[in-house]
Amino acid sequence: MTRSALTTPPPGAAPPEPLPGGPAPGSPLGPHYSHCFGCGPKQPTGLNLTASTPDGVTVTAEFVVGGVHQGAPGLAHGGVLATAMDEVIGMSIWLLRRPYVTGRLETDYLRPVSVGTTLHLRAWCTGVSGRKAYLEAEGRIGAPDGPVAVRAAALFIEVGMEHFAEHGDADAFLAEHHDYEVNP
Ligand SMILES: CCCCCCCCCCCCCC(=O)SCCNC(=O)CCNC(=O)[C@H](O)C(C)(C)COP(=O)(O)OP(=O)(O)OC[C@H]1O[C@@H](n2cnc3c(N)ncnc32)[C@H](O)[C@@H]1OP(=O)(O)O
Repeated sequence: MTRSALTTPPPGAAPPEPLPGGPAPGSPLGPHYSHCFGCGPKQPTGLNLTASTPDGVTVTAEFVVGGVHQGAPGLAHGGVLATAMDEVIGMSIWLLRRPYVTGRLETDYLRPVSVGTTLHLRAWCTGVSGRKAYLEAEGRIGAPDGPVAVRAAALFIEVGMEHFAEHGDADAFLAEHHDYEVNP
């Protein structure tokens, strides 16, 4: 991955350990929000990603590339693939146990992805420093150890609940996540 300095953790920013109270290894990670374009089950035009964590620090998901995701005929649109990367990385908020938003997303496209492909996605955090979380992801064709088609590196920024209350609809999120701890 040709990540930039902006998505490279500074010296001393260690990857997080599984946090107390976080999802146990093997757990599914539910959607952020039922209408989320990336993971919402009530979003018929979305990617409908369902994620899990094999180990409490990594996120995995599968993305089946359909006809609605085309750019060139028969091939996935690069922006859709970037969205899938953003979403699987964004699922890490359940592991970090704090609200984050994408500040920067860098994407490398290594292979074309044909319609009908199942892309096996994986994301992990490379370091946390203050409000900044540094994360990476990859998408592999056909199997968890298949050829890498897409790589991404991201800088996520921790925000308070007021970010969503002021700019969006925090109540809609809290209505679906009654047990969400604002300050775990
Ligand atoms: C209620 C709901 C709860 C949970 C729901 C979870 C849903 C999750 C869904 C996930 C869905 C999938 C994901 C999605 O779709 S998330 C949706 C897409 N992302 C956004 O909408 C984010 C829009 N941006 C912002 O709101 C603000 O810019 C943020 C909050 C990010 C920072 O503005 P804020 O005023 O707060 O802080 P700051 O400006 O002092 O910056 C702080 C530090 O960060 C550094 N920096 C910032 N940006 C960049 C950058 N681009 N490159 C490099 N560095 C950057 C900055 O230099 C500074 O560093 P330093 O000077 O301290 O060293």
